[in-house]
Amino acid sequence: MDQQQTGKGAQFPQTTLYELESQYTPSRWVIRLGAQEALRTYSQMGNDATKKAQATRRSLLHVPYGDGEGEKLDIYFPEGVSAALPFCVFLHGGNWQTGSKDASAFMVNPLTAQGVAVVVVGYDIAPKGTLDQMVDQVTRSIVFVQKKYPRNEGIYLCGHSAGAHLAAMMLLANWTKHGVTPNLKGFFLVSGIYDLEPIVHTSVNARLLMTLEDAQRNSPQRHLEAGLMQPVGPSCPMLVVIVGQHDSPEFHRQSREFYQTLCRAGWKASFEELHDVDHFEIVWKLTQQDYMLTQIILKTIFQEFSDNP
Ligand SMILES: N[C@@H](CC(=O)c1ccccc1NC=O)C(=O)O
Repeated sequence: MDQQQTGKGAQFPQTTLYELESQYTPSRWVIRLGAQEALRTYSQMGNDATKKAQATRRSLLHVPYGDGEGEKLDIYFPEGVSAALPFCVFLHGGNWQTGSKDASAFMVNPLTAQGVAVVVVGYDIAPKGTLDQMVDQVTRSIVFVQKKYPRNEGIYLCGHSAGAHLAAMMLLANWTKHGVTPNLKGFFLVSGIYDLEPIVHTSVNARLLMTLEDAQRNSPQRHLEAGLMQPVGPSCPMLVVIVGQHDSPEFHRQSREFYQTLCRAGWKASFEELHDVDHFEIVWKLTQQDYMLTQIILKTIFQEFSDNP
């Protein structure tokens, strides 16, 4: 690609379209594997983790949360069944156009081992689904969990990459419209994208077909800056913004700016850069009990209990 500017010159003074494309292609920043091998390994790890979770944990699979073919979720339970559990809801990544709940059960074994139920949500990726539809589906999946488990001890949302974007959009959800306010206590936003405008100028948009207005409407960073996302009441959820050391500089910028804007807007937020992990390892290592991010998630969930007995 030539040295054409993107029209985002003020924000990316030196950035060419080629550089922007590279910044938003996480596989190019992986250090231990080639790009293709990283993507293959990532999806293999997802398949293996999901098979293991389904073989070893009690679960309800392909539970419909709506009428659409893709509106299904999987629920994995700890031993000793109780409806009064904390729930961790996972939203997979994949540029809003790849990935599936059927290869995303990374955190199931370590979390259920500690008494946390895990829900892995399916949503209609592009080109079938638009950004607006994905946001609506995720909203309804959370409403569904709250209605099915009204005695839950907290719903924690964890999203990776595009899934972190979808999770962050939940800060804008109009729950009243759905007749229930979910008991959202925490967000784990892992290697996410919060300002979608740059994406419009990359090949990612070939399938998403977002207009600039679509991108702006679906940018939590933009809404936060405009003062449209404000924490309400003392029970406002805790937000943990996490990025991998080997994520691209643009991914680092997106996470840091979102975290800083959250703090300025009065949210309870923290920021973690995870040492020596890339965009994919950051989530596939969630299969491990002693991994830093697994520990952050468990500590946040159980700290909540000790704060509010
Ligand atoms: N085509 C992208 C793939 C990608 O972005 C991705 C793949 C799996 C899980 C998350 C991803 N990124 C964000 O959603 C790449 O080559 O890096």
